[in-house]
Amino acid sequence: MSEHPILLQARGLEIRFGGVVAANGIDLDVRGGENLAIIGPNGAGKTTFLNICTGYLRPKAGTVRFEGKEITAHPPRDITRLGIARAFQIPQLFSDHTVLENMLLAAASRARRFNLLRPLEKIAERDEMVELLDLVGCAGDLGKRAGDLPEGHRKLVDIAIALAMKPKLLLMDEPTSGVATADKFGVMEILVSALAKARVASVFVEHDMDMVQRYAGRVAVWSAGKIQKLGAPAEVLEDPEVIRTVIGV
Ligand SMILES: Nc1ncnc2c1ncn2[C@@H]1O[C@H](COP(=O)(O)OP(=O)(O)OP(=O)(O)O)[C@@H](O)[C@H]1O
Repeated sequence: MSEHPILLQARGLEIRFGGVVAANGIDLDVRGGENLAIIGPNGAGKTTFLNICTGYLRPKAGTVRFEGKEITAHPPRDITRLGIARAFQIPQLFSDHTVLENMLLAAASRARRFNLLRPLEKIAERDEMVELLDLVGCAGDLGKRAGDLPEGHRKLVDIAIALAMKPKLLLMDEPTSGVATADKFGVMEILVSALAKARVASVFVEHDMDMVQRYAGRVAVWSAGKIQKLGAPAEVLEDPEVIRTVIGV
């Protein structure tokens, strides 16, 4: 892993909301090719970290760099264009449009092309978008209304949309939340394999420790706005303090 260059570098991040300290000196490097899980109790500041990295929140102190370039509090759309994509707990799909239309809208957005007189079906990136749907195992869904898909497929289409932005790093908030327990591992398996094929690193917030054990290369434990522990899943998930504060809750 160490041969991969550092993609994201956070240093000394601090933010508070009234009396709540949601980031209290966060330092973290994310390298190309890795899948890093963030775990920690509710309110520890996990989502806040993702929001700072994607420009949705301006930290009171500290910096975020991406491939060496400072991006702290830059407009989210600029950060996306540099190569950081985001997927949310609730997939951001246009439910009344087909899956393919959702993909084509993403392609049009990437190209900053919003000509309403131009039929979506004629957009040149159609083949590329179908390939991305194939990558996440959803090519069979392309003609279906996004709102009619089961949650697991909605999540995967949302990931395909994020990949349409050609990111180098994907930040995800609980990628399989809302997916039926029986389908969670299957969805994550497809997701992780799609990211590896597309050479995209990931940071994902996760509450399911089995998922962390299986899919994370490293785990960062958040606690009251700080990183309490960082390391390989086998080491971190066995730590008595982590078991007490995170897993035991
Ligand atoms: N925009 C905001 N305005 C005010 N308070 C906020 C804001 N964003 C986060 N907070 C507060 O900061 C703290 C950290 O929130 P955050 O959502 O980052 O925690 P989390 O670790 O992601 O929790 P969870 O696991 O429940 O999603 C919480 O107390 C939350 O209420």
